[in-house]
Amino acid sequence: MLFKVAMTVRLPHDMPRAQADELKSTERAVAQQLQRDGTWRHLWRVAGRYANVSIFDVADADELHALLTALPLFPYMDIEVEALCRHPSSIHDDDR
Ligand SMILES: O=C(O)C[C@H]1C=CC(=O)O1
Repeated sequence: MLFKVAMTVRLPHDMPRAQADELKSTERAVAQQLQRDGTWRHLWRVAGRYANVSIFDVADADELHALLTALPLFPYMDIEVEALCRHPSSIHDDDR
């Protein structure tokens, strides 16, 4: 099942730089592993914002919830999720 996920990162302004850098580094490792696994299908930066739009390929909403809440930056992100289904005019057979 595909989901569009929009994440906006809101780190506290008073978070020490070292802590923020550590969180971002851990998040990057997790995100890249999930991409290698094929679970995090797309990861796009939203121009001009500390935000991304992503496509996840998971079994169901429960799996997505578990994955998102385990992200190191989860406590500092606003997340919006939308379920996707196949468009009848799509010519791609991998968009399911
Ligand atoms: O930078 C972000 O958009 C937040 C998060 C998502 C992937 C990652 O490495 O960090």
